[in-house]
Amino acid sequence: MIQIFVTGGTFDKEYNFVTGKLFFQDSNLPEMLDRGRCTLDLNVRTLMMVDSLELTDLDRENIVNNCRGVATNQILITHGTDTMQQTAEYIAKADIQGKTIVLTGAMIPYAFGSSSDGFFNLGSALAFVQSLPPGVYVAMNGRYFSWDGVKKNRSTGYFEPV
Ligand SMILES: NC(=O)C[C@H](N)C(=O)O
Repeated sequence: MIQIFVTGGTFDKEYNFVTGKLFFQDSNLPEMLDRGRCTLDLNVRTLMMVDSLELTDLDRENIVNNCRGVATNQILITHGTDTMQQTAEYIAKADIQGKTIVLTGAMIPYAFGSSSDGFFNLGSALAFVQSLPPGVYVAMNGRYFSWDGVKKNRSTGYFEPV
């Protein structure tokens, strides 16, 4: 079984066309999995719906506790891109043994339709979580990176090896 933990980020933001503002509602994960005709044995649980710039270490501890507590050894976390590397590092330093933990997200909300990278990133992260050995990884732009070998390039918006 694959456990998916939802934490928010642009991936799951909605657009209010009256105010022009982005906001959170329910996660798009169930609809995305359905649209992708996904037949994996999955459990989806929303831990929080926040922009990752607002995540605190208390939130990160909550994510760690959930990763530790769940019985499965394949965990996918949807997360904002701005502090994805920091959360990956926080989880890695918690030293959870024997689990493959993959964080992914999007630069453009899934709610924006075909311009969004969310659907693509989710699909590749699902493949990575089933095939990578235990460890903590970031999956973005069709690639995977070890938690300590990645940074978000803030000028281009792409994730790069360091
Ligand atoms: N693309 C994103 O997800 C950026 C957003 N500020 C976040 O980190 O939640």
